[in-house]
Amino acid sequence: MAASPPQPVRVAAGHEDEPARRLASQDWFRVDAELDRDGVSVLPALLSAAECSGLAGLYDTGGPRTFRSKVVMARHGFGLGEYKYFDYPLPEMLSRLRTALYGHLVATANRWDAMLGLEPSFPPSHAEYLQRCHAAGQTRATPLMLRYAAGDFNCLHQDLYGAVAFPLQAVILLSAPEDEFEGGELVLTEQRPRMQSRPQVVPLGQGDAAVFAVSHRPVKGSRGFHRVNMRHGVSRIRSGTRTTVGLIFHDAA
Ligand SMILES: O=C(O)CCC(=O)C(=O)O
Ligand SMILES: [Fe+2]
Repeated sequence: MAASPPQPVRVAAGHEDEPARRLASQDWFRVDAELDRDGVSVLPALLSAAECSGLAGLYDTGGPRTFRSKVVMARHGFGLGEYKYFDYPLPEMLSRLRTALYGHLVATANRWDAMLGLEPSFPPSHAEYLQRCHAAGQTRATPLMLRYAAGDFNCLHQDLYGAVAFPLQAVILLSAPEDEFEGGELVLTEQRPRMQSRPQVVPLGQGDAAVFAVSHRPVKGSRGFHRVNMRHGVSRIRSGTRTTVGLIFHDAA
């Protein structure tokens, strides 16, 4: 069969900006406080069920102009399941969400650097931040779509793609838990110096996003703030199919 031509993303055509508007109406006071306390926060109902299924459909229908590569996780020891990296230009809705989300998270990124005794240096706009990635030779798109079937899982990891790294990332659950899959929970671990690691399970509904630390975050101890290492992964999918979109703000080398 001939490969079908790349299709435009039919997610509520003309409403690509709706998710960015929903972002603006999140409780950012709560989100910022939870990020400081736990290194993770949930943004409820960022995408509608129709937007979720529209986007998830891209996994099968998107051609080489949508995705730049596919990774079969077992081949790299990353777990079981697969994912595809989007190529630039990103689907309009994801591009707008990524840009808008950066704008909401940059204050936390700069605050975290200040807590760790670093000079806060993240620019206010994502466009400027991408220029910084490009100057460091990081030019490839990192947003991705992940697809897990029953039995699949994602080993604990950190999404670093070069020296330039934004400290927060987001994952959006496109599938409906219980209806479309069981199991498959987003899990975070926090590796505290000279202590046992702390696990967190992040409950997500369809269309919810989790924002969390990419690799480390500041934690207040008895002698000021120190850096704790964070990793994320996904527990085994017990039944059904689970699809997510990952939004990472740095480009890849
Ligand atoms: O599927 C998930 O919930 C996690 C995906 C992930 O590792 C990522 O977006 O970086
Ligand atoms: Fe990841």
